[in-house]
Amino acid sequence: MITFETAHAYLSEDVKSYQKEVTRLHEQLMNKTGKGSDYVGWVEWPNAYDKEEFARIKKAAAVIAKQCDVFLVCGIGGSYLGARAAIETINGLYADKQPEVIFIGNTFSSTYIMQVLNYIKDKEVVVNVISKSGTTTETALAFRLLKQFMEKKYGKAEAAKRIYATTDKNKGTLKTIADKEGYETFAIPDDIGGRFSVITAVGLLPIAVAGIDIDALMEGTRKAYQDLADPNLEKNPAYAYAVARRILEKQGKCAEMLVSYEFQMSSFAEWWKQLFGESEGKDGRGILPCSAVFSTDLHSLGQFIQDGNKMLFETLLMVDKPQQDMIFPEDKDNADGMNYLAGKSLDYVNKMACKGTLEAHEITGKVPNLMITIPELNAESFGYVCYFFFRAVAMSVYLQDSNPFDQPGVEVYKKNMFRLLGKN
Ligand SMILES: O=P(O)(O)OC[C@H]1O[C@](O)(CO)[C@@H](O)[C@@H]1O
Repeated sequence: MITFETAHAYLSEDVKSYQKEVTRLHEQLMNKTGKGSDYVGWVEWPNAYDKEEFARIKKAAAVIAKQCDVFLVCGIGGSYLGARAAIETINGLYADKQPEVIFIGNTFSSTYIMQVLNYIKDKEVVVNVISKSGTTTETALAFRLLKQFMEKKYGKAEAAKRIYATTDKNKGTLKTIADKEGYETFAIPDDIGGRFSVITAVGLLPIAVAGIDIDALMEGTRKAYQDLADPNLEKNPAYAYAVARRILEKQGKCAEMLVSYEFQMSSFAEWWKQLFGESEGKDGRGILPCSAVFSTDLHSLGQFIQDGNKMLFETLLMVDKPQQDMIFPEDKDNADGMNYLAGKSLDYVNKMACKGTLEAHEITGKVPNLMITIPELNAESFGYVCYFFFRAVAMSVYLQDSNPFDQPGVEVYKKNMFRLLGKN
């Protein structure tokens, strides 16, 4: 389903020369003997996921979709990025679907929080609070406000039927609140970290509420699991991509720009940034993940990429077949001089922009380009691509000899903030 190309990347080493090391690290991942192996539950999840809970997610989503105008997802980091990525990537940005999904609990911005509260005040609302730890401050702060809002609007008993909690199966503050208030709960498995949790209830409930076929999404993860079972670098594009990143790092590239030509993939890039940033940015190492949507950002970042500091490489995430397309019309006056495009499809123009940009960046600008291509954007390919990047990031970070599954650096800002806010 995915093709991966290095032909435009000026790699100074042969990807295949890493085979021995990749096979060894693959075995560590599969046998759970590598760094951070307490958190590799996502590896087998496409086959091993809890089918009873999956059925409960579908049932809840059907009820929620009828019950509300707005579905609020209250979470941060891995507890919202995957759901947002899926909904925008699969449904597009202006899908005429009910209910509307709004994300909160991902900021301390007073303006944003109050705008959301104001926006929902006369609407029918359901809340899904999501936190693996159950204590994340941005999420807990917003959830207290939402809980009070829901109880005032609906009364305690009805509010409890309209609040769903996705958290640790047995423990934590959120689990304690959910049990006390009688909310329906969904579990985040102990051995799956936040940034790998989009294929668990964390992502699946909001994704299903948005009308997306989660059976197809899980089928995509299963297909990726099968396709990526062999560590052979000639057959495994996720591992080949992981190796290519490390080779480019050796060539002095310290930033990777994930580039898409589809607006609806900008949230996917945000999800990808957390996956790679939190997994790899440690031990004083790692490649900075950043992103752009072209041709839009060619009119902002294009100058830097073409002529600026040669610190970065691009990874193009291409989609063969667009979800929608049309033929550009003829105009008899041709006052805008655009008739040279008449009869061509909009997607053809987009693809030619890509071809021209690749040539400009690669040949003239000497910016290496890796290319990942997927056939189309739908639930199945979304599941597939997520699993592809899970495998790729695990291999990339193992090749760097770091633990891909922890994020100790995130605690430092929290400690300082708590001190300043007087938390004991
Ligand atoms: O689901 P939680 O525990 O609220 O965490 C949210 C996010 O915060 C982090 O733990 C970083 O603080 C991420 O790794 C995680 O995805």
